[in-house]
Amino acid sequence: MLALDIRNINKKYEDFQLKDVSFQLEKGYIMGFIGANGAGKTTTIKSILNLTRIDSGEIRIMDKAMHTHELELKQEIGSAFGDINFYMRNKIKTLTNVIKIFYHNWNDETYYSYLKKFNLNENKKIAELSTGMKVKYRLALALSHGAKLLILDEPTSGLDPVARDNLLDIFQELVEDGEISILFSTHITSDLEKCADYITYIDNGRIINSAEKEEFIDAYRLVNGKAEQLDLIKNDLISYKKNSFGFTGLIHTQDFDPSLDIKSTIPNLEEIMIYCAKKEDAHV
Ligand SMILES: Nc1ncnc2c1ncn2[C@@H]1O[C@H](COP(=O)(O)OP(=O)(O)OP(=O)(O)O)[C@@H](O)[C@H]1O
Repeated sequence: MLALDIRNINKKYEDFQLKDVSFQLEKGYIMGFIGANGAGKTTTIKSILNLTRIDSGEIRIMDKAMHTHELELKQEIGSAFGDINFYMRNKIKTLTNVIKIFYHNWNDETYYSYLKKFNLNENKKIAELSTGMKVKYRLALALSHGAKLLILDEPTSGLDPVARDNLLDIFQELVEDGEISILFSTHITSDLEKCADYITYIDNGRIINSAEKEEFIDAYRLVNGKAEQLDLIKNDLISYKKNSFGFTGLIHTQDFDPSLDIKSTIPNLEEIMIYCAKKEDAHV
């Protein structure tokens, strides 16, 4: 079953547009959503959650259309955006008591088990929580109302490497039994190397690629050639940089001719993002 099925979302702001954004997330997996600043990640996530009105397109969550089943689906979605900047002077337990009223499937036992697991003290004030604690608190809330789909906007940003690693382990544990699916946006490509099953890459409002992680990476090769070889391959490169040895460039694997005497390696996600972003600035 698909946890998330996004088809041809279009959304126009004055200076920005989501263009035919489509991707699918299989139930029980983690999808990393990457793209440069301003590429459209948050707008896409807000569109999925109906926090912003789309111009056209279809959003299906767990086989139900969001526009006809929003209230029902919101019970099954756990989302987290930015900071918690309300109820700052109140204790965790006060905020929880307000939030839990909205959820039919709220389970106190599950909630307390997650507070314990995440080392959260319900008597702490929201203002006293570190960034990592806030993310964990949101996860505890989402999981206590039985959320089956977690949609998280940059949950690991602002976390130190240990806290990040810890959170990524939690993500992996959550999807282990195949019931929960996670979509999360990030700039930290090493997070995805560690825990994502699928990658969706958005650039300037368009999906460049959405695929299983290994397949996503395998679609590209990083090539290193001598200066005099550049003309042989230049037109096929997504972008390239000149350096003292010659050049390094990114190419679609299908466009690479192995008979050329040019060394090729498998890029990492960061290199894919950097060279794809350069496409727009012409060849640097
Ligand atoms: N409410 C709005 N009205 C007009 N333009 C908006 C609005 N919200 C976002 N935008 C524009 O849409 C574009 C995409 O923004 P968005 O926040 O989706 O990007 P992002 O990929 O999440 O970026 P970042 O990684 O910096 O968080 C930006 O140019 C932004 O200025």
